[in-house]
Amino acid sequence: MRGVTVCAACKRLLKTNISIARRHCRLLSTTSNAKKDPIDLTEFPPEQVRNFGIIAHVDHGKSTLADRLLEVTGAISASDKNKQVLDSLQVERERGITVKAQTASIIYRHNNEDYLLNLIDTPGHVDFSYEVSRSLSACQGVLLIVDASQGIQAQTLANFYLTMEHELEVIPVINKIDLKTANVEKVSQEMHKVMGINPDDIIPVSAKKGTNVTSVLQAVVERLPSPNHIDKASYDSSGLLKALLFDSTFEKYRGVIANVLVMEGQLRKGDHITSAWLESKDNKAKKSYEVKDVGVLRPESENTGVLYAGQVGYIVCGMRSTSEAQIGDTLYHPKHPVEPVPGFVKPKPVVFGCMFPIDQTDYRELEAALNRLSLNDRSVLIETARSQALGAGFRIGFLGLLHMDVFRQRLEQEFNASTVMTCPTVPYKAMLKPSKKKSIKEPTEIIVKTPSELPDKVDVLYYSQPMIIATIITPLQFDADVVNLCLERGGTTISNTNISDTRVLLQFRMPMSEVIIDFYDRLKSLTSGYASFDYEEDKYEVVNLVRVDFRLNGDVVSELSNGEWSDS
Ligand SMILES: Nc1nc2c(ncn2[C@@H]2O[C@H](COP(=O)(O)OP(=O)(O)OP(=O)(O)O)[C@@H](O)[C@H]2O)c(=O)[nH]1
Repeated sequence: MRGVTVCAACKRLLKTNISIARRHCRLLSTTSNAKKDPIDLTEFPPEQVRNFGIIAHVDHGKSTLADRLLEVTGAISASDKNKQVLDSLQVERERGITVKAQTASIIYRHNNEDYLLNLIDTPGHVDFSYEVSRSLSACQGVLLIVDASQGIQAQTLANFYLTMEHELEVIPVINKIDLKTANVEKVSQEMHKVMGINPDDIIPVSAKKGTNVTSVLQAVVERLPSPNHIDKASYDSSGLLKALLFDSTFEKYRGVIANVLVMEGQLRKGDHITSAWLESKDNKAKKSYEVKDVGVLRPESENTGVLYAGQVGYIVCGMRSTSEAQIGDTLYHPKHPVEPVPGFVKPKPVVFGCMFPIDQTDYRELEAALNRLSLNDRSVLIETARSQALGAGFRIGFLGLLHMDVFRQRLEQEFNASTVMTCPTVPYKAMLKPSKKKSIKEPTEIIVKTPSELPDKVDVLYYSQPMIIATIITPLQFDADVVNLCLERGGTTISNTNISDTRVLLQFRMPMSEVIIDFYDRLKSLTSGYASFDYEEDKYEVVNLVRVDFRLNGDVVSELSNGEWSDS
């Protein structure tokens, strides 16, 4: 109890009943910003645990609310320095956005009982929705946050659909009620109309001022199910170990730090573990790892030596590469295999770019940096590539343009790697004609990701291009301009629905190639920044002419599938 404020009664109690004194004075310590008491995880059986995510559209206040929840429960002190503490990457601080989901365990006392709450702060931008989806697999519920003056936005809806997919309990929260432009009543009505949320369930808060933050914590305990109330596993600590690896980060000296949810059994320091994926890969090798460190994130890592069923924490076990730490993998004791949990579907890249080292002698260094960074960002797809002008490099698939930009910035900032990046392109498909000369017996489809992969035009039956379903929410006065923009870019209307008397939700089917370059900028400038945009992939569609952009002597030019070139 060093460093913790202890009341006189508890000083006496400490001699006889340490546990009660600890519980009482943990509460005192939370309000006095004192050093945190070490956590005793035996006090938290599954019914005393709540695992939840915080989801919202960009900038609606997830990280600020996470700060307040951490403060109120004493995980961090209330200080101006403690702003968006879970956004720890340099790129996140510079851009003011979350790109990587972060976990924090907090203890909250409710009706004289302590609860272990594991919160996961998630990114809001569509390019990082894989982070959200993966994190939600470790949760039983979410706080769905909507800005009190902006109302529902495109990613609010996308995130809400994710909660339905994962069958999660939702606590709706309207944030920023301190703003002069806040209109809680109107936003509640929108949430009711579009998502079927009962306005009585909504908690109005100001994360900035701390208003109603304790109501949020109470709702987490009272309204969200504990892990063992969900039918996906038994969450019995006396069962065989079964843990879900749902995320990872990489540190130079510790190697992979894996974020895990223990679904059954216990995970202890010194345990030997293996995984369903490792076993399936090479049945004979039976590779196993010794758990060297295990604990919880509060939000900094705290070694507890053990995690019990229902709890979320981290382990370090000497894994060093992406091929070892597979996201979505099931961990267990080698002598006691268990039925694996269904893995995650790998995200499909929608934008490709080629990356080359500025100096070819740095190729191996760049390769190592890419391997390490992909342990922190599991959504990229990396293949080797070669260019006549730039030499050996890599073709990388991203989940969007912002993702591509952030990934390159992280390579520079975290790994000191300077690179040349080509223009982003989308993956086209080409159906090749049967050809005796080329030993192609029947029409064969190939994927074209870069100009160098464009087949000879005489060999191609047809090309097809990736399409998306775009969802746009905009103020009514910009409706016509937005519709025109989408039509200009080859879109066809799917729906046009008023979500209130001032805002409209539009859906279009559009070619992805028309969206990746400057569509979002145009949309923002046409609507004075008020429109929000989200998209999901749709089926490919046959197209007459394929245009692949690339750089030639510093200029952006396009190679067309009919063999012509043009300035873009
Ligand atoms: N007035 C007011 N501003 C708030 C409140 N909550 C957050 N903000 C501000 O809104 C901006 C965005 O807040 P964040 O917490 O970074 O939002 P976020 O949802 O985590 O953002 P992303 O991670 O980029 O999606 C910041 O400037 C905050 O200071 C609030 O209750 N009232």
